[in-house]
Amino acid sequence: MKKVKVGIVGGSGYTGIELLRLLAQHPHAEIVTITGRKDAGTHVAKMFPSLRGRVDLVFEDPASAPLDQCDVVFFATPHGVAMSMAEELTSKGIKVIDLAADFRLKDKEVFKKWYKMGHKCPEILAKAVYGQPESMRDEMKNADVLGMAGCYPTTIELGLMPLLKLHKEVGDIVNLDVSIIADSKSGISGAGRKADISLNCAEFSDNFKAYGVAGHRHEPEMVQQLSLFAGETVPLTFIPHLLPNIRGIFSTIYVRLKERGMGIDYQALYEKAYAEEPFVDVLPEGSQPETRMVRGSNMVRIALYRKEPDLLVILVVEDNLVKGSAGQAVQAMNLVMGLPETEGLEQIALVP
Ligand SMILES: NC(=O)C1=CN([C@@H]2O[C@H](COP(=O)(O)OP(=O)(O)OC[C@H]3O[C@@H](n4cnc5c(N)ncnc54)[C@H](OP(=O)(O)O)[C@@H]3O)[C@@H](O)[C@H]2O)C=CC1
Ligand SMILES: CC(=O)N[C@@H](CCC(=O)OP(=O)(O)O)C(=O)O
Repeated sequence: MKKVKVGIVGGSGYTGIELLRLLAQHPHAEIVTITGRKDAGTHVAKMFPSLRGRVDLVFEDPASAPLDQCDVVFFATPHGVAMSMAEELTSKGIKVIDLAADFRLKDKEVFKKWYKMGHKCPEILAKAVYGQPESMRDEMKNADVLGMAGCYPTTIELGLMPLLKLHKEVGDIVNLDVSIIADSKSGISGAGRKADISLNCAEFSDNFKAYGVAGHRHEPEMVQQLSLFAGETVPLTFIPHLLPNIRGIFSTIYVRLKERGMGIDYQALYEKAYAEEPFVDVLPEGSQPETRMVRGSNMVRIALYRKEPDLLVILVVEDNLVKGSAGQAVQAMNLVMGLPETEGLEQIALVP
């Protein structure tokens, strides 16, 4: 089978190098170019010795990198980069997969409010598909531009999808007069590979804190997607926290049920909804997920609890650098290129 020619813009950051780690093990991917402006000219394996013997590439400058020779270009860059290059790439038939937020929010005014920049290609945004393969599989298959869901949103959207779809289908399941509460915690790699005092070991280790309490940029994409699942606006209170870990996200989601929703067997609902999904594991009743159950793997693991008759608690874990970003993006590449969705993504989580 012909290999998919891949380019990675922003390859010297955490999600970029994670893309490279996964794609280097992918049987049908050929990495044409990887960019890093500050590190242009440096051998990738010199900077990341874990790739020695597996990757023979040098970081290139995106301005001169042969992106036009690719079938797919991933953007593992800050917000605002993919939208400035998407038009040129898609006009040449190249698929764009953005790990940042340029193609997540359908309303460009909402994008401007949260990201403090105007949208550069609203026509492409209108056609781009946002989400995860599990939530938008059919739409993604034929898309030219994919806006991958954020790391926190993937846990919360997959954690709530079966419930909210049932709510839309039969009505009166979830009490949406009160907010759904998502209490989330992330490891430090979620903040990227950059020099910043708050990311120093002495600052983040042996510590635990909330941040973005007044408002976090992931809220609007979650409300957009959850409302699509539910068929009505979903009120959400999302509070992110910083764990003194490197990888991993743990989201605990609290949902108040309506009387009709109290009689449902949610364990059975979720097991059925995700039975065919290779990367979503509904744990047996009574399980307590841990971040190390997913570290280094493309899995999301979910557990469900009924704490009170009208309170459903959903616990979700993922590795932010795999299912929360690079792994999910490779899964989406497999989908758009007609490859088996699991190719290159069958790594088992690291223990311990
Ligand atoms: N870390 C995570 O867990 C997750 C991250 N994301 C998103 O993915 C994107 C990448 O994140 P992450 O890997 O953590 O970020 P990093 O800060 O670790 O890396 C950013 C990369 O982008 C490059 N870059 C920066 N500015 C530009 C530019 N203007 N043009 C081209 N390249 C540029 C950087 O190298 P150089 O400047 O030298 O070119 C570097 O390679 C971000 O949008 C982030 O929000 C999404 C989900 C999870
Ligand atoms: C721990 C930490 O700082 N996490 C990042 C979120 C991860 C991320 O990169 O966000 P996107 O998915 O929107 O790109 C943050 O809260 O800003």
